[in-house]
Amino acid sequence: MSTTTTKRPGPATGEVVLEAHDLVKDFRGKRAGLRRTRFRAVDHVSLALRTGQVTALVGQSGSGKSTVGRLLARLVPATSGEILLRGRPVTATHGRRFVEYTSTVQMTLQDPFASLNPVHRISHVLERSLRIHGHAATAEEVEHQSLELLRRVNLTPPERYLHRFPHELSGGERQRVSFARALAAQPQVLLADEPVSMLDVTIRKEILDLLADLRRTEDLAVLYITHDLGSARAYSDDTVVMYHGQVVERGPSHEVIDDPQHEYTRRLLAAAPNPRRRLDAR
Ligand SMILES: Nc1ncnc2c1ncn2[C@@H]1O[C@H](COP(=O)(O)OP(=O)(O)OP(=O)(O)O)[C@@H](O)[C@H]1O
Repeated sequence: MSTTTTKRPGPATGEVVLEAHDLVKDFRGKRAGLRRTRFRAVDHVSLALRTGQVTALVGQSGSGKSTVGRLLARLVPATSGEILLRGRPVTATHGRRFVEYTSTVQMTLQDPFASLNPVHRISHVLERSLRIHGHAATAEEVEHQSLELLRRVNLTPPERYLHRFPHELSGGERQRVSFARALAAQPQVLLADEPVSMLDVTIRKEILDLLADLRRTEDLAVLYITHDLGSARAYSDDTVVMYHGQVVERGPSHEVIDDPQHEYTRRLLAAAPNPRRRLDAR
């Protein structure tokens, strides 16, 4: 078996790879009297992710963004609605088809420290992903591909990072390891849930630049979940705005953010910190 990484042929750039139709997610709330209340976190949300494109999912805290991400990653079951992968309904909840789906659709989380097991070295994190998704079998392949993955996320020289523990890395480096772990699955879709919100502002741009590079070099369809409209404008092709579980506005990012049509998007923009505002006032 060759030790070079061969990427599965994916859909052409711009082609829809993952779609959500009318997704609904209800959570059970507190018990009120004898009955449990229901809380609708995601309310008939539809969206399409295209190869080589970044779609930003924006909205205030609690609007349902992460739940949409978790539904698409199949980490939680939908109450109703449908997910289509390359046009085919996704139904498997376990077994080979489910593993195939999780190889194709990977998610990274806001807090890479919480998502990386502190007792395992980075080598173990990458090896596990490579083996689960069947992209390396021998120890030699695992090492070769792990080093290559670290290079792809600009953790260089990779030998310096491979045998470290998560606590020996900075927040930005940990987020890069999360991306490397996701790439080990050779995904076609990356669901990036607030990838920079826990990072120092100086590191945010580096990580978002990396995400933009990966979208190009790996031809990924990216869902960029954020409450930061400025970075959505700079780093995404399309923006979908959520409010109270519903999509209230969507379109090319420059249109949605420069000329918002919905009152909620306008309010969201007005609430965002704008460093130029103070300069202009001088
Ligand atoms: N497992 C759960 N059980 C009950 N309620 C939940 C669960 N997960 C999320 N919720 C609720 O669903 C709503 C949407 O949560 P979600 O995390 O999707 O919002 P969000 O827009 O991603 O917010 P943030 O930007 O703060 O992460 C919130 O009111 C949240 O409390």
